[in-house]
Amino acid sequence: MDSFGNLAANLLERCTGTGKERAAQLEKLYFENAKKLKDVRNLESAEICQKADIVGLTTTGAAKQRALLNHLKPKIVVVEEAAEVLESHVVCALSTSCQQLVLIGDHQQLRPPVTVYKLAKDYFLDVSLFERLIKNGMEPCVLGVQHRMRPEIARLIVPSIYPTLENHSSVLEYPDVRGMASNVFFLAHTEQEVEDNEGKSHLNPYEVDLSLALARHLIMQGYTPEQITILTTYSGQLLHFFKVRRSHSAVQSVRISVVDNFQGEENDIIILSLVRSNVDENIGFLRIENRICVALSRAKHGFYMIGNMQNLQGKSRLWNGISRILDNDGQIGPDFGLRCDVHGVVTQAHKVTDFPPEGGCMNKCSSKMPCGHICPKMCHADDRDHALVKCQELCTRFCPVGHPCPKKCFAVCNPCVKRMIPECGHEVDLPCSTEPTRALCKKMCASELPCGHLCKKKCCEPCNQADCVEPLTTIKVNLCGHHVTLSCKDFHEATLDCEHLCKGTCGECFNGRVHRACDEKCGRSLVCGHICNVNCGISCPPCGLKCQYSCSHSKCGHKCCEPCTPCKEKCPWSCQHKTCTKKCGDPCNRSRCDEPCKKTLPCGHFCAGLCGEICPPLCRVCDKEKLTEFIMLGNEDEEDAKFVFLPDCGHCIEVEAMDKWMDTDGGGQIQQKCCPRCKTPIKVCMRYGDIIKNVYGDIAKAKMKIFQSKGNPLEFSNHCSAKLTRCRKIVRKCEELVNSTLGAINKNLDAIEQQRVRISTREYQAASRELDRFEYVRAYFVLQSTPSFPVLGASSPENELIQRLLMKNIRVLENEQKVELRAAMETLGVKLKTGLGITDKERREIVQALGMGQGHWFKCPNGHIYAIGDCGGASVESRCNECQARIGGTGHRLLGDNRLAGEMDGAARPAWPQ
Ligand SMILES: Nc1ncnc2c1ncn2[C@@H]1O[C@H](COP(=O)(O)OP(=O)(O)OP(=O)(O)O)[C@@H](O)[C@H]1O
Repeated sequence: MDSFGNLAANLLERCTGTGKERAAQLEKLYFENAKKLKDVRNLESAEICQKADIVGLTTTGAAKQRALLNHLKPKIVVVEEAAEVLESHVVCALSTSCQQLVLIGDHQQLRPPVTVYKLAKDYFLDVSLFERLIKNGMEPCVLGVQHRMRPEIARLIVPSIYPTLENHSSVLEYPDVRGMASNVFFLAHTEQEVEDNEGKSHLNPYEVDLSLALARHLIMQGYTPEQITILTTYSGQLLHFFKVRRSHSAVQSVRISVVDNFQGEENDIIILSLVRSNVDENIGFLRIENRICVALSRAKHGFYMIGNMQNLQGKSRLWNGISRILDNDGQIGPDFGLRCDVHGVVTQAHKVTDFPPEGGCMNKCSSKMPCGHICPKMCHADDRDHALVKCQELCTRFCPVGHPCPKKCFAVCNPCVKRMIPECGHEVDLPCSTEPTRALCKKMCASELPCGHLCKKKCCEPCNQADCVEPLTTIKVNLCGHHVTLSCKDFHEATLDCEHLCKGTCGECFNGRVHRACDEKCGRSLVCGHICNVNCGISCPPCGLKCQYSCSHSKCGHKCCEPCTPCKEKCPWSCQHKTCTKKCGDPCNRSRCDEPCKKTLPCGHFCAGLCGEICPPLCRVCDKEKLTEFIMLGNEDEEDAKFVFLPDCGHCIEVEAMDKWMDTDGGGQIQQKCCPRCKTPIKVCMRYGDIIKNVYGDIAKAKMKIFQSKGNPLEFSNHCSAKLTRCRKIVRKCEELVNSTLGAINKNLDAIEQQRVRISTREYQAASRELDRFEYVRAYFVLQSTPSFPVLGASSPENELIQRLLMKNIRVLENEQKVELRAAMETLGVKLKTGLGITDKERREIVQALGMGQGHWFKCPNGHIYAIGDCGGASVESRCNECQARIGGTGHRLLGDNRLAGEMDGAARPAWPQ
């Protein structure tokens, strides 16, 4: 075991030894290569620097770059701030090539920092080469004019530190510090310093708070944070500054530094916190004049010191002298003087709360702002033109049409304000200059439609019952003076004129006044005999089937609705007794021949037919039963009864009865003659050729009439439009009514625009009724527009009746209602203007509105005007609404004491002759 242990130890030693050896070799190699690399880099730097006229280095850098300096061989070496550089550092920067050494510095400012205090104190290691040369009698070149400080600041160090330093003219023109009563001030206090946490430095919280408050005050005067530097003499105070500053947003960018680090630098305004203040009157570093010199010579425009001058002047000759200078000029005291140019006052401040919050003074600003209001803020140093103030007063401006702006003064006057629309009561945003009309209201309407449902459209859209899509519910109408409740269903279950049920909704059918078109199949028999197969709602159009007319020569090839072309062949109606000499298509010029046919049938019996006609296929004897099974109460039972054969259906009809049947007048009705037995139209039968031709002639005329009838959409459209235009003018005010009526009529006009070739009689009638109603409304508006209406008409029973029967009646106007309306209007017209007494325009409008021809206007024995409708003939007696005198008459005879009122319509005689 021992031998194994020895072996292991031996091996380990050998291995370790080998490793150490190798490591040493590598280390040596590394250093050699590192040196080579350094040399190469130096060479590279030297190459670059060689091309430069001036090469700048720190003294530490120069000591490190000895090789570079040796390579560059600088002949002139300039050392800036040489009084603050250790002599050894300057020596390191020199090389054998140096021919001139220029030292720039101020030995009266801070000396080079020395880490070991004893070396500085006992061996003067902190004395720079610069200072030593001067102290040893070398004559320096001294700058005699300073360009930095205003004289008020310079006099703190001249002549006490620099006996002959003069001020350059440029520093005499520096502006006064804004917001301060003095450009230089020493705030003298006795607030005690405290030691920092580690007991190595000192801090004075009072000075920290006051310095930051002063810095903020100066920033509010418009200085940038970069123009202000806070200097302090202790690092403990510096750290406390940093700590407290965190809660002072305005001063975050203000530089805070210890004096020693600010040598060689300057700023427009310096705040100096001297820190030391204690009962022992120990002023520490503040005794060192070099440091005082640096601290007092950094400010250009304004210099503010905070410290315990009592302590300082007692322990320092220099501070004592400074105190006296300051005292002489009133620049030392317990408070900073903060000047307010706005109010011309100086606020004394020795604690944070003394500083005016807005940088001015403790008064209210009270300046007049550009808007004309008085600034309500505390006196503020910034924003003196009040460009950023948001004035909270009410705006005093007016819009172009004179509405006051309701916003606050600072807000941009918005041309839009909330406006109430009188018609609907909604409030909308509208420019003042825009008239608030309902057409601009985008809110939901919610007005009640005549059917009782609420309008579901936007307020700006016209209410139209035609758009009502409500399901069947109850509605209210004021139809007869009673307030009744009807179901919308009542309208929808209406039976149309065509006898089909209406399938429309409440809105679609305008409360039953204008039903939607019936979409059932028509099924009516047309004049031509064909069955109409189009929708029921459309009036029967001209028949499109093939014409059934034929003669012995040809069949008509036209459409049924088109007129037939008369046959030009010779009329074939001829027998041994009579002959027609006309053309086949013209009326015949011979009469019927009543002679029996002389032909003998194959059975041996005589033919039962007539001379010149087609022989009946049945024998009077052999087929008697069959021949006489259809009895028309003619001579069927007679032995010599003669029969007419009708080729269209094959029936044989006794001639005397048949003649009567054919000669019977249709009562003005145009219809084809047909077989009395089977109703088949008779198109071919020479005996009745004349009648057949005449009927076809009548049918052709009827076809033409259908083409030109009132069903002509274009004519109908023009008729409606003309009437509407006339009515619209006067009832424009009554939007709802106009829209409702227009809706009903436009429905028909729309149909026409959709290229409808026909409109039904019912549609025509409905639209005409609506136009009629509209005319009544127009007449009513004429009366309403008379000046005396509000006093004499509005509360009259006639007006009430018109309102009830016309304006509030959503149903079809019945004829009796029209009569009542006319009478009420006449009476009302008379009441409003006794005699005629109306303007000529009004007279014309009334006459036109009632739409009667000339000669319908009469007057009672006392001269009160009334009208008689229909034919104009008096058919009923009544009483004058004005004077109760008898008016009208009976049997188309006017009462003797009543007269024609030709002054109304210019009629010379009554419409119904008396
Ligand atoms: N000839 C000049 N003309 C105008 N301004 C000058 C001139 N010389 C110096 N100044 C201005 O004077 C101020 C002080 O100059 P500079 O910092 O060079 O002096 P300094 O002697 O280095 O000061 P310190 O050592 O006390 O910091 C600077 O604001 C500088 O711009």
